Amino acid sequence: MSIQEKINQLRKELRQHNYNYYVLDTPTISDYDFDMLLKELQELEEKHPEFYDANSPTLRVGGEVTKNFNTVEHRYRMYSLDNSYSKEDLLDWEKRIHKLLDTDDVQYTCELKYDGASINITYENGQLVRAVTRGDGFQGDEVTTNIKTIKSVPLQLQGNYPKSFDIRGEIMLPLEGFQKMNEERVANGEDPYMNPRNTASGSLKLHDSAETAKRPLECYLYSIVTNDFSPIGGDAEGRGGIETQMQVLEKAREFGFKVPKHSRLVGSIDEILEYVAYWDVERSNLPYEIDGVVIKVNSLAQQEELGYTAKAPRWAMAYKFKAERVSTVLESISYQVGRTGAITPVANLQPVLLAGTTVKRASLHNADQIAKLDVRIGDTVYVEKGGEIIPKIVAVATEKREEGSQSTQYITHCPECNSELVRKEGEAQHYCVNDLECPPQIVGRIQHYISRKALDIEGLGGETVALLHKEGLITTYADLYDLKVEQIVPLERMAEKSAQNLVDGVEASKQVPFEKVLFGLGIRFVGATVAKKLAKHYKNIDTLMVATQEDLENVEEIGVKIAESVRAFFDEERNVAIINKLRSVGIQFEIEEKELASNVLEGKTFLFTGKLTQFTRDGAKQMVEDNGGKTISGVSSKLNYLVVGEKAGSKLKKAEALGTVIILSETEFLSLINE
Ligand SMILES: NC(=O)c1ccc[n+]([C@@H]2O[C@H](COP(=O)([O-])OP(=O)(O)OC[C@H]3O[C@@H](n4cnc5c(N)ncnc54)[C@H](O)[C@@H]3O)[C@@H](O)[C@H]2O)c1
Ligand SMILES: [Zn+2]
Repeated sequence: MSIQEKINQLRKELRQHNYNYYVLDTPTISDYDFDMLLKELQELEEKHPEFYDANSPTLRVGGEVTKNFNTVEHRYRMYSLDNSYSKEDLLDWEKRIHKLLDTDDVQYTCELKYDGASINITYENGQLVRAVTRGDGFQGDEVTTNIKTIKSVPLQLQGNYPKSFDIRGEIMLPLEGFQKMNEERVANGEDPYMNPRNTASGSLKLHDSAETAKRPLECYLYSIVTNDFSPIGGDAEGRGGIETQMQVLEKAREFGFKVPKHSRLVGSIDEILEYVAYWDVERSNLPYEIDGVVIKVNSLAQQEELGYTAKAPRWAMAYKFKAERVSTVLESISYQVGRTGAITPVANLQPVLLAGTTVKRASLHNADQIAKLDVRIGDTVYVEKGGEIIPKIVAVATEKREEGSQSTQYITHCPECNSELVRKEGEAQHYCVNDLECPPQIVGRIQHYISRKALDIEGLGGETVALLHKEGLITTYADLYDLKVEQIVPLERMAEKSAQNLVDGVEASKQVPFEKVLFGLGIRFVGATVAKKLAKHYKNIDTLMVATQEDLENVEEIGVKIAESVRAFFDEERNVAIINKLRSVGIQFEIEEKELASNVLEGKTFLFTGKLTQFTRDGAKQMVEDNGGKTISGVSSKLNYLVVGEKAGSKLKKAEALGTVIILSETEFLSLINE
């Protein structure tokens, strides 16, 4: 291949990865591998300037605008950051800066490099007017309504802010929220999201802001751009007394923005490396993901002097942590059976240290994943840890494979009960359908029933459930209510007191509200949120049990898949028998009216305008109050939400002009209170 062909091929490959990463939010290679490809291209282009192309991925910000939102031109261009992975890279950078500035007197800020999606937010007279994604750096997607749903983004500023400025930050999905979202998805029988960064980025591009509002997003700010920093009413010109990046961060905090307090002012490359080394370890204790640190020249005057290259500021540098990837040997594959009968293949690895913990197992997801990786027992595999709870195998070192190795044959029969596995059209997972006799399914259903979000039975844990089942004391969760202290005491690791606690815990579960009971029944695809929706809609189990497929599908957010699954569950006679038994012992099978109220709207003000079609004005007012909110009579800076029906007029115009009011459709309002 000629040099030119090589360059073209790299450009093409990198463009495809940019597209996968920024537009589809599903990268197919690791960031480190991407950066190495980019570096290879950069070096070739430097050596061969005759193949210069202004559109090369080395000279352009990687993102794009989409056709789904308003395209807005940035007032101030948005750049990427140059990358470094070593002390040498940093020393080179410092040398360049000293030369350009003609001085060695340079201080730096070190900041965390938040791993999310960049955003530019414009404020005029203290009010949020617009939020735009980075896009290609010149123009981006306008996602104002989505950004307004993020609680930590102020709609109205405090303090002495400049009249007009842009502030930049990163939209993040903290790990706890990410894991909760994934637990819910898995409980509902959906595939988990890949990692927090892509999920955060995807959340910004949702068309339904009520959906975005449900995601626990955060926004961390790191820079302000304006040509006039002087506060409103102040008389200082130009920078308004703000001379450094450190002061910018401090000011942003004063105006009401969320600016993490981990930044440091340093004077040398060694101090930078200390900061990097510290956070390379300490990052595992942060509630969100970072992928490196960002080093910036602290003086704004010096920044101005240094300026920008085609793609990045000369005054800043990212130092990226090495991808947390290690290689080890795949010793065996085991197959776990979940409570729904879903089979999950798990890789058993030669123990290896990764990101501070010893890893022995990794997820293999399903048969397709195994086939795609062509992973075989005895292979050397690469393991990575992202935002997921358990690490995953990302690649196989096929060059190290021994001759004569056999490709992996997926199991055909259940490892627990030996019945033949089934894989339905369009589903990724294999299932054991012998749910009546397959022990992990029986135990799994009871474990689900007693779990915290379901019946939350104190004094009873997962292992005890397995033991009670093994001893023949329980086969369904309804059997829990027959347990007697004297039956439990003789069991392993049980005593009078623990047995009594168990029976008391079971007794107390009779007070648990209907929606949690419904979740506890373990109907496939009915997670905690769906259970809540169904409970609110049908009010009691009897109406729900006779609801037709069609009727179920008409409930908001209930799709065909869920409706089918609910219908199938109640069509099963033994499930009806279990429910009747639960009913006879006094389990809650209807909602208490006062449970309807929540405080999700606490501190929020509402106004309804236009012709309402889904509820009456009085009904709407009642719903707001029942959920802790207030209705007010006019559009003003005090108004948080305007709910618009058909043919909305002047109030809508006024609210849009204000720019601080979140505008909701009737449906969006309903999903806000049903959250
Ligand atoms: N895996 C893939 O297929 C793939 C594809 C494209 C890009 N990528 C990754 O993305 C990188 C390029 O993306 P990029 O151009 O957004 O660069 P970048 O993410 O490396 O750095 C620039 C961005 O960092 C963010 N940032 C976070 N904290 C910051 C702080 N404290 N101060 C300033 N900025 C901060 C900003 O949003 C800024 O836009 C690549 O180096 C690669 O790692 C991966
Ligand atoms: Zn089985």
